[in-house]
Amino acid sequence: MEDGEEEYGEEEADEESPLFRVKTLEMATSTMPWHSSEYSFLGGGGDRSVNSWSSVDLNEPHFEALVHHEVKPEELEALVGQVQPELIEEHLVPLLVAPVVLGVFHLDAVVGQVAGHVLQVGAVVRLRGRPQHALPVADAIGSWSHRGFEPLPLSGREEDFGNFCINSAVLVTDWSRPGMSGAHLDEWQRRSFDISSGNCTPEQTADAYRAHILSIEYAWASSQLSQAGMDSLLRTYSERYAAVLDSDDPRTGLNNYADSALHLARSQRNHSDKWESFLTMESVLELPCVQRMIQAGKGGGSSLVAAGDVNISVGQESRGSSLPAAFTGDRSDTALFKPTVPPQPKAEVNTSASNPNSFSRPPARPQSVFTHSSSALPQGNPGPAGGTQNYQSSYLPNSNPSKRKNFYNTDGGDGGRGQQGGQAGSDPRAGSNFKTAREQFIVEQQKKHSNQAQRGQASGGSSCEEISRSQQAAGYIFKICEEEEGGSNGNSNQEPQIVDERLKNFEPKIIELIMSEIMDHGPPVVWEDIAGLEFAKTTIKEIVVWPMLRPDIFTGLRGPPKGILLFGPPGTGKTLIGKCIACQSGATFFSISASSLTSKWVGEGEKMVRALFSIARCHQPAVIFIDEIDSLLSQRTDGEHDSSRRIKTEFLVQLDGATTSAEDRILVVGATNRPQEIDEAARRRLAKRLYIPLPEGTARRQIITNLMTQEKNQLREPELDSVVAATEGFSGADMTQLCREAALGPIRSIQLSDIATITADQVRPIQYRDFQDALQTVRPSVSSKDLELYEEWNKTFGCGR
Ligand SMILES: Nc1ncnc2c1ncn2[C@@H]1O[C@H](COP(=O)(O)OP(=O)(O)OP(=O)(O)O)[C@@H](O)[C@H]1O
Repeated sequence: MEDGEEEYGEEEADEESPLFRVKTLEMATSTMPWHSSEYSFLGGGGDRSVNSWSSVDLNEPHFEALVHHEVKPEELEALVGQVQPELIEEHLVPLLVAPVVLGVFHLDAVVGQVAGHVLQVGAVVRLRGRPQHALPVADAIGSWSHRGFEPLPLSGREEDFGNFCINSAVLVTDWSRPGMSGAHLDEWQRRSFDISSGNCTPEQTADAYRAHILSIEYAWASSQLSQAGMDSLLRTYSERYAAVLDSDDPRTGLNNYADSALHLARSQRNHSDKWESFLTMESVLELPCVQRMIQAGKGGGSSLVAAGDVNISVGQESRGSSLPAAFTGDRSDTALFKPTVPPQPKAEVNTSASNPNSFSRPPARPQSVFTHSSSALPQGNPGPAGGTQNYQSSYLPNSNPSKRKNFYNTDGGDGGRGQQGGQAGSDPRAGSNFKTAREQFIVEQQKKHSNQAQRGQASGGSSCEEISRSQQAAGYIFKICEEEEGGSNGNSNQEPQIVDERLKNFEPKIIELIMSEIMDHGPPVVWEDIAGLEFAKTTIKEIVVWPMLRPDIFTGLRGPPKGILLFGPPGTGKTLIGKCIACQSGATFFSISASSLTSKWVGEGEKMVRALFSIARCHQPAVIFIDEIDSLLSQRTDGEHDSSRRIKTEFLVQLDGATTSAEDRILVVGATNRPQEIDEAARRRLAKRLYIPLPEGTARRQIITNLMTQEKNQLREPELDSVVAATEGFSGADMTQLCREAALGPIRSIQLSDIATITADQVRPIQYRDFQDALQTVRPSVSSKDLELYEEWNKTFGCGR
């Protein structure tokens, strides 16, 4: 550093050098009658020394004025008039296009159209130890924004300036003069120029911002930009980019979230449109129960069938009807669908207690449909037998918005709930395990913040008040409460709206999509489910799970990494580990395959990524598991498809957001079978890289034992030993496949003629010979050559032993 400074300090201005010419130009503009003002970066002292090669006094009024001050259009015109075009053309351009990131970064901030001229204003700066660069004084001209200039915010950039000696000259380039062609512009400048010209479509603007973000990433990865500088610039450009994406104004914004993603959902709905019910108007009218209702109606009776009874009556009566069994409501095997008690408040919910397959609930809480049932369990940490999510999913919100509204307000045991209980039976989805993502989302929020509501409930407050108190405390406002309170005014068709500052820019549908497809609702996984991998498990417990459970003591240096990478051969338990981390740390688990971002949600990938991280932020602590992360973060190539580059950039931006924010408790777990393809910048962010190798003998034995305990088997210890020995080189998934294959052995030995009549008890146990047969067909899926690659990469970049 010092060397560089000295070198430049001693440099003489050479008449032929660009610097000299810049200086000349600066002198030419120095007579501008601008007001002077303070420019905080240029106060001198500290790092910001003035190099001796410059003959320009930074305290001269013209410089300071350019830096900060209101410039009237006529003054600018005068400035433009004074700039000598030959100087601009011949001397300034080569300097300005110096391919240096910092110089380039800020150019967009100073290109703007003023009084018919496209101007670019910058200061020449000298980076210590590096060649000189053009750094436009973007902040300085913040006050020009109303003239069409885009200023950069001042905050957060001091660090960058601290690394520079800001010196010498102010450059003013009039790009609109003849001869100033695009040939002089590098890519960054051209984009900046386009954006600020005001001629771009929102799509082009968004693309340009994305490209800027990518360049920033590049610059940082190649150490041309400090971490602080990158943070600041990324923040700036992400915000601008987001503003374009989110703006409703068709002239300036896209606001096309999830268009194509939702196309998928729409197509699915179309499938169901084609479904035809066996119930025709005629056949319904023939039903005895309907006939009775018609008769009753004709008889002038005011009460036909109580709303809550409709389902029961129709279902029961129709058993004897001529309709096919599948449509007669005869669902003796699905007790959840069929109220077994007369319609009373919560009849349906209580019914589920009689279903051996559903979880029983404490009788003292008959009203706890969602919030309280889940909050009664340890939040987010269901444990081996927990099944919190399954538990919830046995009790369902109503799909109809108005009923759903009722459902969500069903919380305090009041009369309103009784209504819901009666109505649930009439909803075709009631009792099924289906929940829309938004419903799930609301449930999750209620779950997370239900303690307060419970307290309120105990004191006998109204359900709606309690919900709103707890949810507002969490930053959520459920408009449904308002609706219910003013419910008499109708408007019952309105969807419940979730207002959260962090999600307000996302379409509810994209949130729904993420909640339903990416948020994982599978069964919990415990460490014992994962055979072997002791080192990885211990490390993860130590650096991730405990800190997530006890953020209060794992602070500062002990803080958890925000990104970890699990790499190794396929089928070795990486996904299992990701799930286990989430379960054991009480975190919400989001699981997405990177390749689906590029294939499934074509064109929407980066929006999905943004929404995913935002939702994760609302569900903290959260674990975002990204399978096949290599396809997202592979080395960047020139021929790379634009959309995948955009997704990658967005992901890195989000990852940085998650990693730089101390409050965020979001862990990104990447999994890959091709670690060598992950690029350097991404690798650096996934700070802890753990090798997940093939299972050793003991682990293979454990996998077999675990799986066999669920089946009838006669496998003796020595036989088990020989199976373990014969499966050297098998992955965990291969072992599972082997056991599946062996489990089919007893079935295959049944005579074809007996297959229809044999009872489960009569099927013989799995034996050693079944494994021997299975070993003939199931082969290891990982080659020894691949293994060498993993070991090699582990030695170079892995954090294991
Ligand atoms: N260590 C293990 N212990 C128990 N089961 C395992 C283990 N490893 C793999 N399995 C079995 O293999 C299946 C696949 O594992 P998992 O999806 O976690 O592998 P992965 O490493 O993520 O694979 P991929 O890289 O192909 O995504 C699991 O569902 C489980 O049945």
